[in-house]
Amino acid sequence: MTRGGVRYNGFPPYLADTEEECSVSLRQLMVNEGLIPSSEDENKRRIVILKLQKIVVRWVKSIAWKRRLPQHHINATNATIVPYGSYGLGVHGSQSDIDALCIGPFFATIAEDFFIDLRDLLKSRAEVSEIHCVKDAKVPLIRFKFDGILVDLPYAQLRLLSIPNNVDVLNPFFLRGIDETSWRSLSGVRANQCILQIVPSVELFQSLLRCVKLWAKRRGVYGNLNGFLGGVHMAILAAFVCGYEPNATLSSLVASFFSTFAYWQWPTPVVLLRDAYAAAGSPPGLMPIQLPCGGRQYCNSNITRSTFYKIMSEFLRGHHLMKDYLKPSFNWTSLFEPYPYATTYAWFVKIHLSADNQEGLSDWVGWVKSRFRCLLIKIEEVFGLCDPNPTEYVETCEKQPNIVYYWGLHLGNINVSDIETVEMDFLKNVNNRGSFQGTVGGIKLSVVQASQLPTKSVECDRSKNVARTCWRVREDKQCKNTPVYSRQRPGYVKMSNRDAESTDVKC
Ligand SMILES: Nc1ncnc2c1ncn2[C@@H]1O[C@H](COP(=O)(O)OP(=O)(O)OP(=O)(O)O)[C@@H](O)[C@H]1O
Ligand SMILES: [Mg+2]
Ligand SMILES: [Mg+2]
Repeated sequence: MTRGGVRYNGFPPYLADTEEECSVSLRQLMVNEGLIPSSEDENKRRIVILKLQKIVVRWVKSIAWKRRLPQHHINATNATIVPYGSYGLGVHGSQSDIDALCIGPFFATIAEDFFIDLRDLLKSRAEVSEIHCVKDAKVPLIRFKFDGILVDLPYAQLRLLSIPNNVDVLNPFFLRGIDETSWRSLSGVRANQCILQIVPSVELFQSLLRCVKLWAKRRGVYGNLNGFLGGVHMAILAAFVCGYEPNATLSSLVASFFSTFAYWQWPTPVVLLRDAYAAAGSPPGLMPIQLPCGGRQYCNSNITRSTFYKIMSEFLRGHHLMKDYLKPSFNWTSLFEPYPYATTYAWFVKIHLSADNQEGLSDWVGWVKSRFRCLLIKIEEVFGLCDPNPTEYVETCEKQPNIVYYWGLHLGNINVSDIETVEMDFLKNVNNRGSFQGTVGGIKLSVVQASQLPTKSVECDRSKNVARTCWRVREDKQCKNTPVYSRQRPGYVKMSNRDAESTDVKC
């Protein structure tokens, strides 16, 4: 498309061709990286949503019957399922969870009807496994696997008898008189809808978001619980850039993403909807990002001094690489190169979590991870800046199910025994706070050298239970380099199953 010899995207013709070639090669990389889900995967997800929709309608009618509502009310009542998160934005990968909000009528309560009756109904289904109620999060939810796909199901209750299947959650009529938890649970859906309305091209926004999420995962700056950026933060940052470049190409948007945030004057908040923002006290955190859903809500963030530093360094790195993106020598793979932990840091804090069985481990790790911000702050006090690599490892030579993390320390000279104070403080924090319902597992902290890191693909993907064989490299001398069979899938890092929890962790 040209206009007066100049491409509509504002590049002169000779550069516009390069620009387009560059975008094409980036799209090819996205395909090669498996970022675009297959049609089977899409179909499977659609079926999950349809089945959940049927389940919640059945559930809500049974509650209406239990409450002895008149028959015509039982007939008329309805609940609905609204997908949001990365699936709702159309940027999910094959490993992503499905975030789906259940919206129910005035008589179906969260405490009893949702967390007891709906949970029991879900549990009775053959497709459902690993079901847990996460009641103490800011956005309480039921988490389970449906046909092997992880589902996060929060609940919002509207003051209506029947929730239309296509309920407009931006319409104030539906939101009047709702409780605080329902309001918070709805904010993710509303944020998604605002984003999709704001961006000039949904397709370009989706492609940009897929790219920057891949970048963030590769460079170790993805994951809210580890103090980095979560899916929602990335979505708002990507939408912000798209809003300012209505005629851009994909590669120029990636370049803008990095140039914008490499020099962003934090803590100036990133705000998508200008009107919604009015100075009402200072925005929270080191990198405030406002949720585009009204009410001046901000994304929950666990960013600390350390993770702020790492995210900013990575924005700058991305910006420096992208300065050359129109040069023939430019190659996208350098932008997505995995972060070289082993050669960057000399010392690592090793966090070893264990439990008696896999299910107990999943609960235990989720609980401990919700306290990671406190651990990170303690480590910063004792050892200075730290890089909490979100990669999960497994020590296969141990009998007990376990998950291990290695967090890089910036200082070259450290007192190894200082880790004991950190461990003591963290244990107090983990044991004393909140209401962990599961069985308490083990936590061991130690300091190790880079040479003691696992060397190959021994990362753990807890989202998959697919039994596949792979090499694992054991750490201790006895089993060094002994190949063993494992149930874990090798490959690139899958973030925590718990990342969606909007638990506000205060230290
Ligand atoms: N820290 C947070 N602050 C505010 N809302 C959040 C936060 N974390 C999650 N949410 C809400 O929950 C939704 C789902 O979160 P989730 O962690 O599953 O991320 P996602 O965007 O779906 O990415 P992923 O593909 O990694 O699952 C987000 O889109 C957002 O609406
Ligand atoms: Mg998600
Ligand atoms: Mg989620």
